[in-house]
Amino acid sequence: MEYAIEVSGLEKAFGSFKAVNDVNFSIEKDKIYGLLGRNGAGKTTLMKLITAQIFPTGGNIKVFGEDPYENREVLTQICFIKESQKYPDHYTIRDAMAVAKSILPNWDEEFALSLMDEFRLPSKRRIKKLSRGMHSAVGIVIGLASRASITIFDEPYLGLDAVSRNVFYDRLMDDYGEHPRTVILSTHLIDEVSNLLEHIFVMADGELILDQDAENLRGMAFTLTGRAPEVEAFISGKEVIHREPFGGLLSVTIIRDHHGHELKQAETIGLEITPVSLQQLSIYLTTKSREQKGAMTK
Ligand SMILES: Nc1ncnc2c1ncn2[C@@H]1O[C@H](COP(=O)(O)OP(=O)(O)OP(=O)(O)O)[C@@H](O)[C@H]1O
Repeated sequence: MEYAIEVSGLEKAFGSFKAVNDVNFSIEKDKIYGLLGRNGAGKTTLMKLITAQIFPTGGNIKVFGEDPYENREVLTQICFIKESQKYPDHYTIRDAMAVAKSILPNWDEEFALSLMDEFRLPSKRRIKKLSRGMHSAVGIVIGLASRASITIFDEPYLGLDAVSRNVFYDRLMDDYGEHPRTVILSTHLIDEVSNLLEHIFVMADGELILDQDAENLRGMAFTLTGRAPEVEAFISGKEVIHREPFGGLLSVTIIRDHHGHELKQAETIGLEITPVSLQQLSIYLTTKSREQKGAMTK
């Protein structure tokens, strides 16, 4: 299979600090990926590497099978919408759209105009005079109307209200249905986008700690609550990713086995079973990775 993006042994060090550390993954064409992780995990650095804005200090990147560096053919197929994108001071929204149109070969002007209308963007207004949310909406319109083969959104909705965020999700899904492409969405609003995502990456401290199909992930973990001694006995030998005692009770989150036998057993002994949201799962996995690293460096 020819992948949209393939990354192996990727590293970006700033001095002795590794912002991206030995990252390996493959991104399929025409799928929506979520890139999750806490502040400073290395998400933006990874996206800048993929889009050839910065050079790696180790490893390899292939975009559509080619080295993306100074590769015009490859780079015009990528649209990278950054958080807080800077525009020249005198730029109006219309200017930004015109530049996007001139460099992005799949640009759909009609779609851009209808999105501008939906986000209520006044085309003649200077971008520097826009509110924070409107500024984000400009990036979203460009990202969607680009129809780029690889579209990357890095925290695209700073300041955007819930209604506008929903417009973004709806338009993305409608348009993706008609024009499939590879989308990478880096976000902290995990549960809000969890239904959109087909594959999830989680980064922590520069490393990729999870690379999993969203469907598998949805049923991957569950939380059990019951009297502490019963829960302790139940989890013996199982992989626990989070535990929370309160009073005489204990709540634990565990990774299920392939057959889901634990669920039946837990039910039989009267433990309460609750599903784990993607947001919670990502937080637990990130925290666990930190704790394990801490333990290893002690
Ligand atoms: N040019 C640079 N020089 C030195 N350190 C850098 C540089 N760029 C990024 N870093 C560091 O690399 C780490 C990862 O930063 P990055 O911006 O990739 O994180 P992020 O996951 O995108 O975070 P956020 O969710 O807050 O946007 C941080 O510790 C950051 O300070």
